[in-house]
Amino acid sequence: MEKRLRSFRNLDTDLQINEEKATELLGAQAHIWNNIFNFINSMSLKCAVQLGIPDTIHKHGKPMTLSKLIGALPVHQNKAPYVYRLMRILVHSGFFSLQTIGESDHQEEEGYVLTDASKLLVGDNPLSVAPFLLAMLDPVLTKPWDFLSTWFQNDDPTAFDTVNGLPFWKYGGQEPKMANFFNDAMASDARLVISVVIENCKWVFDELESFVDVGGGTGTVAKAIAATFPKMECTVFDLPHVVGDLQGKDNLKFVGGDMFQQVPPADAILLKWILHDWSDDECVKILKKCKEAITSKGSKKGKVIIIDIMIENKDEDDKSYETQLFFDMMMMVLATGQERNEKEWAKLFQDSGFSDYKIIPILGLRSLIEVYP
Ligand SMILES: C[S@@+](CC[C@H](N)C(=O)[O-])C[C@H]1O[C@@H](n2cnc3c(N)ncnc32)[C@H](O)[C@@H]1O
Ligand SMILES: O=c1cc(-c2ccc(O)cc2)oc2c(O)c(O)ccc12
Repeated sequence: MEKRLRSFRNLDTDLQINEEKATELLGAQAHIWNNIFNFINSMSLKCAVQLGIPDTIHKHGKPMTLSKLIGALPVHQNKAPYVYRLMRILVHSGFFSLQTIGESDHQEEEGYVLTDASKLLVGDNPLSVAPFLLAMLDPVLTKPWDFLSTWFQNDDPTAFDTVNGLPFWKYGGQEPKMANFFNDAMASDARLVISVVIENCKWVFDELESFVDVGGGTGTVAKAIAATFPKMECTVFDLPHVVGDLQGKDNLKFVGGDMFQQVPPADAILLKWILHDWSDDECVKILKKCKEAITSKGSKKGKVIIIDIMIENKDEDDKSYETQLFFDMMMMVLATGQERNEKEWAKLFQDSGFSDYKIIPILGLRSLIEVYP
């Protein structure tokens, strides 16, 4: 005890905290606090979506006062006073804003309105990101984060494996609830992405007679392509437990299989949010199977279309770079993958025997990359 006291005393005599040092120390402490509690932004947003706040304000159709919002939410009467504080942090993080409505009892009255971000969290919005948010913040996908340091000290492929004792896809094959919310999450993103692609670079799919969406999930992208190009033979290729119960129609069909074994032949193969799930070696295996598939018919117009993050250089907008790093960490925790910069992508294409590629930066944090045999 005496030794510990001495060491504390030593610490004491060393602590000449002048004003400059205090500012430095308190600033560093604030930085640590901000990073400790950043999860509160995610969980506050999840709470708002679960309570239906974006939908409620959207349905109100005009700026919604706090009292009207409280009255419309499934909130226990004793919790009504807390809604203001939840809305306050969500206004701060840019999900709602306050608009002056007018005067009431000689007081300026304000109402909550949606921002561009929360408009994408309204359930009725066909481009809603809410399913993706609820999936990514489900305990099944957040619990592995608590085991990241444990994973660094063991030989498990991912922290997800450390927690569950089996890989993500096998878990999804055994837990339909998780598989369903994950597939819904992917479908919600697919609706947004394919809307942008068809609107802004429909030419990517011109002159193709056949197309396979490898790892295409429940077919959201392929359905949109099949409808836009009714003469094109469209195939969704995914694991049997994902596509097993799905019925194709007209120029769309579903095929179950393993992309590491074989990929159905076609003029073009789409890999949306696939390669970032996998290690370099696994990516080369997938890309080689895709190269076989697009050249097997002797077609000269064969190509692989990749939709994935291309990590920008650090000088780019810092928030975008941070979000790309969030995805990279997620791929470390849940999958065996990673996000890649252009140099890393180019090496994958070279190692898989492709001759050239073209980057089409039309998807914000992600790019569309055409790769040629
Ligand atoms: C991250 S999701 C992307 C889904 C879809 N491409 C999208 O972007 O919405 C990855 C997909 O790959 C599928 N997948 C995983 N392993 C596979 C394999 N060995 N063969 C075929 N598909 C696989 C999963 O079932 C899942 O649908
Ligand atoms: O939440 C996920 C999980 C994956 C995932 C997990 C395990 C694997 O072996 C492969 C993929 O992939 C995701 C993904 O690609 C994405 O864009 C969002 C979420 C997830």
